[in-house]
Amino acid sequence: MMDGDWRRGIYALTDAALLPDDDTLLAAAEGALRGRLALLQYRDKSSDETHRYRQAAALSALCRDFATPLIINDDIALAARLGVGVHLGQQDAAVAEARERLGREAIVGATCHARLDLADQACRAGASYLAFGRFFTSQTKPEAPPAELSLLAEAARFGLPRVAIGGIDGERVAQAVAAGADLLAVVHAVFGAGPAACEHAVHELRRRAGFTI
Ligand SMILES: Cc1ncc(COP(=O)(O)OP(=O)(O)O)c(N)n1
Ligand SMILES: Cc1ncsc1CCOP(=O)(O)O
Ligand SMILES: [Mg+2]
Repeated sequence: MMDGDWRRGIYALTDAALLPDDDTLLAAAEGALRGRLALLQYRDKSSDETHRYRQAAALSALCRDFATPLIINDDIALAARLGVGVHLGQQDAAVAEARERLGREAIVGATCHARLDLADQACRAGASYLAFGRFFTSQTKPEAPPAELSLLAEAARFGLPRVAIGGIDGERVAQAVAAGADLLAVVHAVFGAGPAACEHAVHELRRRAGFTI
C-alpha cells in the first residue's frame, strides 16, 4: 500500500501491443505499482468496449490496493463509470466536458504537444496536469509531434504539474527532471521488458530521476 502525491514521479502508460492479454497486463501493472508509480494510465485503442471495461475495472481495483490513481486514456464515459481520471488529447473530447462530467476532484490530464497556447487553454478549462512531448524518439508513438525540453521551464507559469512524455528512459529521465518535468510518462521503459522486469524498471527510473520518496 502506498499513499503518495500523484503530482511528482513516474507515470506509466499501459500498451496493448506489449501487454496483449489480461494476465500479462495485470501482472505487469502490479509489478509497476510495486515499484511505486505516481499514476497509472490505461491506454488501449481497441474499439471493444467489453474488453476495455473488463481490463480497466481490473486495473482500477489493483490501483486502489496501491492507493495510486488510475487514468483512462481518451474515454470520459469509461472514466466516469469507474470513478477515475481521464487523459485527453487534442483529437479527443474537451477538458471542460471531462471536468463537468467527472467532478472537481477528478484528475483530468491534457496533451499540449509543444504548444504553450494549448497549455493555456487546458489550464483555463480545468486541467489537473499538462503533458508535453514527445521529447525523444518514441518506439510507442514515433509520429507524435516533437518538443524541446526548454518548453518545460516556460510551462511553469501555469502552476500545474508538467508531464514529459516520449522516449523517456533511464538515460534521459534526469534531463527531463532537470528541465522542469514533475511527472515522467513512460511506456516502453517500464513495460517493454515483460512483467517480471516492471518493478525494477520503475525503481530504477525513480532512482535516476532523483525521486527519493
Ligand atoms: C500523459 C500523457 N501524455 C500524452 C498522451 C497522448 O495523448 P493523445 O495526444 O491523445 O494521444 P493518444 O495517447 O491518445 O494516442 C497521453 N496519452 N498521456
Ligand atoms: C502516447 C504518447 N504521446 C506522445 S509520445 C507517446 C508514447 C510514449 O511512449 P514511450 O515512453 O514508449 O516513448
Ligand atoms: Mg488521446
